[in-house]
Amino acid sequence: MALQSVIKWLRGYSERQVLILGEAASGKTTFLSQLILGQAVDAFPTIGHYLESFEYKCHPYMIWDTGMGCFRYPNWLAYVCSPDTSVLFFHDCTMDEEYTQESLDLLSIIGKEMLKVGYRSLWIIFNKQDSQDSLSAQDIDHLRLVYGKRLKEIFDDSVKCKVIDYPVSGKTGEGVKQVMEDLHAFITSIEQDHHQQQIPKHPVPKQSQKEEASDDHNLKVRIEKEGSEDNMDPRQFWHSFLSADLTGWDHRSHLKSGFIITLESIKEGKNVFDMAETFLGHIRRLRTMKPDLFRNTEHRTMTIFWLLQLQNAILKYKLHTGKEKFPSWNDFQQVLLYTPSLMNTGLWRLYYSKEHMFSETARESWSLPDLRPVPGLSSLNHDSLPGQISNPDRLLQYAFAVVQYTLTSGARRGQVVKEALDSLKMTTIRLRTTNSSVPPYSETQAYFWIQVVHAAIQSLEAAPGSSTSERSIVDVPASRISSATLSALFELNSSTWKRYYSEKVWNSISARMAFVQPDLKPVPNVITISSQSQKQAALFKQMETALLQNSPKLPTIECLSFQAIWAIQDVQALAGSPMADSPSISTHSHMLLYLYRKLIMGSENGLPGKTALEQAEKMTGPRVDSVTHKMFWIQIFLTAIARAEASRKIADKETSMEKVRFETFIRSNLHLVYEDLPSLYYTPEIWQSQEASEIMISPDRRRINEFLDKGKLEELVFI
Ligand SMILES: Nc1nc2c(ncn2[C@@H]2O[C@H](COP(=O)(O)OP(=O)(O)OP(=O)(O)O)[C@@H](O)[C@H]2O)c(=O)[nH]1
Ligand SMILES: [Mg+2]
Repeated sequence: MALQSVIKWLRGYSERQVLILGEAASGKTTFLSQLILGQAVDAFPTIGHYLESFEYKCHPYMIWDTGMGCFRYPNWLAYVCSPDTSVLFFHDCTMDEEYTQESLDLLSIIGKEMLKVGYRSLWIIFNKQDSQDSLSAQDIDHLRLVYGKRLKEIFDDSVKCKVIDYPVSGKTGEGVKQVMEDLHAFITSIEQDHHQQQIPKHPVPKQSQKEEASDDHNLKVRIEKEGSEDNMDPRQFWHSFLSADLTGWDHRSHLKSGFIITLESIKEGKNVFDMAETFLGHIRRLRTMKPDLFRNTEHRTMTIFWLLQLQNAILKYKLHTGKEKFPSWNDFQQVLLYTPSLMNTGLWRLYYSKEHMFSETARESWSLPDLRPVPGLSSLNHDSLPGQISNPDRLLQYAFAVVQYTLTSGARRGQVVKEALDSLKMTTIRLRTTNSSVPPYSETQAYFWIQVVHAAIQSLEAAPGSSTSERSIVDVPASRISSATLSALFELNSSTWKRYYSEKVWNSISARMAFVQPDLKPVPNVITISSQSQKQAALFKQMETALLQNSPKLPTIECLSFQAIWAIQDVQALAGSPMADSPSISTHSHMLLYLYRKLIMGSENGLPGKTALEQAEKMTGPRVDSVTHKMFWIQIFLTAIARAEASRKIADKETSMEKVRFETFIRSNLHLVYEDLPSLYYTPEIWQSQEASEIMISPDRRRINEFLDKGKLEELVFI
C-alpha cells in the first residue's frame, strides 16, 4: 500500500520502532515517562499519538505513545506499525472483569490490522501492580492464561507474541527497565538473524555516482541541442502559449511554461499549490482550445512535483551564481543547465512508484512520494521559538502587523491604531520587568512606524495584474505582502526615522509620553519607489521568502499580543451565540473558543477527560477537516493546558481548581492566536498533502509535545 511506504520514509528507517497500545488510562504514558525520564510524570490523557525518541544501549529507538482518537481513522495503524515494529500492549490490573473483556476486544481489533500491516513482536504487559487496588497474583496468573489464549486465536505465533510474566508498574518503575532490556535483547537477536537475508521489498531505484554523472552529461547535451534549436524568444513563447498556437508541446515547453508561471507567481506571493492551480487552469484552457495538440490530462501531484523541481532548480541557480537579482524569463536555459535532471522526463520515478503516481488520489490531490522524500522536504529544525526581543526591526514589524490588520479586517483604522498603541505599551512594560534590554515604550516612535508603513502600503501600485508579459515589480496585494518585501521596496530599516527626526527629539522623554511631530521633515502620505534597484531588491526578497521558507518564525510577542486583542474580542462576540458550542468551525477564534469550552470548561481536576476530548474531536469545517490539522490544534491546546497545569502545581499544590478565563488562558499562551502556527511544525508539502488529511502525520519541523524532554519539565513558559 502506497500510504504505508510514504509513511516509512517520513519516519526514517534507522531507528527501532516501538508502539505502545492499550485501553485508555492503562498507564502507557506513565510507563513511557518512567522509561525515558526515570520518573512517573503526571500525564493527561493522550490524544492522537506522539513520537518520542530515546536511546538505549547506544541504539536509537522511536517510541509511539498512543491515545484516544487514533483508532477511529482508517489506515491509522499503518502509520504507526510496520513489519519492524515491536508492540507493547498494556492491561490495567486495577480494573474489573468488564474492562478485561473490553481490553481483549481491543486486542482483537488491533490484531486484525496488525496482521495486515505486519509487526515484529507483541507483548502483553500487566501494569499498575503496585496499586492496592491491583488484582491478586493468582488473578493475574489467570488473566495471563486468558490473554495467552486470545493471542493464540488471533496470531498463533508463540515467538513473536507473548505475555510478560513479571510484575510491572509504570508508577514505581518496577519491571520497566526489565521490559526494555528484554525488548532490546529480542530485537538485537532478530536483527542479527535477519541481517544477511534481508532483501528490501520495494527497492528504491538507486544510481551510482558514475551513472548519475553520465546521465547528467547526456541530459546537458540534450538541453544544449534543444536550446540551440529553440530560437523563440520567451515573450513570444508565452504569447503563443496563451493563444494556444505553439507548434509542439514537449517536455521542454512544459518546463518553460512552468518556469514562467513560477517566476510570475512568486512576484504575486503565491505558493507552489497556487502555482499548480494556475498551471492546471492553463492546461484545461489549452485542451479546450486545441484538443489535438494539448492532450495531457490534469494531474495534480505530477504538476506539483515538477513545480517543486523547478523551484529547487531556481534556488540552485541563485545559490550557484550568487546573483542578487531576480531571474528573468531569459534565464530558463541557464537554469536548466544548472539542473540537467529537469530534462529527465522520468525523474518522478525516483520518488514515486508507478502505482502510487497513477492512483486516482494522486491525480486529484497532492500526494506525498512513497519512495523517498522530494528534496527540500522534511528537515527537522531545532531553532528556538521566541526570543526576538533584541530585534532592531521590532517596531517596524509591529507597525506592519497593525497596518495589515486594518486592511484585512475592515476594522476602523483609528480604533485599531489606538488599541495597537495601548497594547504595545502594556506589552513593553511587561517585557521590561524581566528583560531590561527592551527599549522603553515611546508613543512617538510607535506611531511614526505605523504612519510610515501605512504610507508605504498606500503607495503600492494598484496591482497591474498583467498576465501576458514579464513583470519587473512585485505584484502582491497589499494585504498579503511580506514585511521583508515591503521594507526592501521602500527602503525601510531601523534607521529610516533619521530622515524625519533628530536624535534629540526621537529619544526625548516627552516623545515617549505623547506623539511629537517630526522636526526634520514631515512624514509623507505616499512614498514613491524611485529606483530600479529598490524594485529589484524587493523582487529578490520576495523570491527568498518564497523559496527559502525553511525556518518560519513566531511573530514577536508584541505582534501576538496585538492579535490576541482581536481574538478575544471575536470570542466575546461569539460567546453568547449558539455558534459558540457548534462544532462546525467558522474562524480561528471560533476554534479557540470551542476548544476552550470543551477542553478547559469541560474538564475535571484541571485535565480534560475522555468526553471532553471526544467533543473536541467533533470539530468540522474547512480548517479542521484534515485529520492532521484537527489533531494538531487539539494537541497544541492540550500541551498548553498541561503546561498551565504543571506550573500551577509547581507554584502551589493546593491552589483551587478554579477554571482559567478564556482571556487569561490566551494571554498566557499567545502562540495559540497565530493562525500560521502549523508552519513552524510542518513543511507545507506535508501539511497540505492528501496523506495528512487522512491520518495524523507527525510534524517534520519540530515536535509538538516536548514535555517528556529532560530538563523541559520545569521550563514551562512557552513565551
Ligand atoms: N497505581 C498506578 N497508577 C498508575 C500507573 N501507571 C499509570 N497510573 C495512573 O493511571 C492513570 C492513567 O495513566 P496514563 O499514563 O495517563 O495512562 P494512558 O494509558 O497513557 O492513558 P491514555 O493516554 O488516556 O490512553 C494516571 O492517573 C496514572 O497516574 C501505575 O503503574 N500504578
Ligand atoms: Mg497516555
